[in-house]
Amino acid sequence: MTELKNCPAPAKLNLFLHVTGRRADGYHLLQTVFQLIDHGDTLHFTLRDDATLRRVTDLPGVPEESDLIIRAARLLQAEVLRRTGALPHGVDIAIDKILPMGGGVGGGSSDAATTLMALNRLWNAGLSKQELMDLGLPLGADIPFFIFGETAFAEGVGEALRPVKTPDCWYVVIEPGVMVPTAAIFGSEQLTRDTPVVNIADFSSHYEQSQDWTGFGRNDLQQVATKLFPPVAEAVEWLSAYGDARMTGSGACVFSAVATEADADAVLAKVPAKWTAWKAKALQQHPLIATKL
Ligand SMILES: C[C@](O)(CO)[C@H](O)COP(=O)(O)OP(=O)(O)OC[C@H]1O[C@@H](n2ccc(N)nc2=O)[C@H](O)[C@@H]1O
Ligand SMILES: Nc1ncnc2c1ncn2[C@@H]1O[C@H](COP(=O)(O)OP(=O)(O)OP(=O)(O)O)[C@@H](O)[C@H]1O
Repeated sequence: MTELKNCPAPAKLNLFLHVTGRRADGYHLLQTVFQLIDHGDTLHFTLRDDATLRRVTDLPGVPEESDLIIRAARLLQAEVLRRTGALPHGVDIAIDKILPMGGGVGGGSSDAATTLMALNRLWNAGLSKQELMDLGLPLGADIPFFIFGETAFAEGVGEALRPVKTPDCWYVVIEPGVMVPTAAIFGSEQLTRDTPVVNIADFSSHYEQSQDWTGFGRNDLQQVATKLFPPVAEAVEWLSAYGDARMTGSGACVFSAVATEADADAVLAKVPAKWTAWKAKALQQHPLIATKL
């Protein structure tokens, strides 16, 4: 095999996100549900004759050297060298980028996770899923989840994962047009860090019992993000007219659950032209799993 084309890197939504504490190293303890959705970037990998790792698509605002795709590829390349004593083939990596950066939908993390999974296969590197998750964690807190590959209840800094069943619904997602820096939200003095710990059963029974699409819990980062970034507040307010609207991750994207694709289309038709908005279906599994990567 010399190439892997059309590898999906799906987005995630945080159905709720509670900050329950802070570790000594400054990272925050979270409880969240990562919902996979069928909207994302697409990556293409082609082996080269030399050992160079190249991103062959320009991504405005993200120099090649700092791209999580290249950084993930380098990490795996070094691991292969350590294990086998030989450098694997270089790779040209192309990306069809549709996910907003700093959007809270995990675009960069998902690109990196897809890169680790695809190159593990292309290079016949033989790392286990857990080894790939451990390799990815230092690059981004959400990377282990995308490699885990199932909609999940997460704890710790997002790396302690358990599969969880979530509603088989659709989502309307609004991009408020601002980039929210994750570190600024977590660093805010106004952030509450003492939400009581919940059980996975509390989450599951909420959806078994609820008749509407009201979400479980809340996003603790939302209050800080909406104060710092008024366009996020505006999007939450607008979408609230159509359901329980909330922010995903550290923002900026705002979403609301609806029952059917037709319901999603009806809301999308009314979204003010100043915002980009899209629909997505809830997924239980990462689409790469179906291709046995
Ligand atoms: C909040 C979430 O969006 C939930 O999905 C993610 O956990 C954030 O993941 P991410 O964007 O990949 O963020 P990272 O690159 O890992 O971290 C960016 C910065 O956010 C802060 N950070 C992040 C995750 C975490 N559990 N506690 C933190 O305090 C740290 O200051 C860190 O330096
Ligand atoms: N391949 C990439 N795609 C997107 N962003 C990248 C990539 N590589 C590096 N980055 C950098 O990472 C930052 C965060 O990007 P990302 O799209 O993961 O944010 P996010 O959706 O807010 O993620 P999260 O939900 O994990 O906070 C971007 O601002 C960008 O500078």
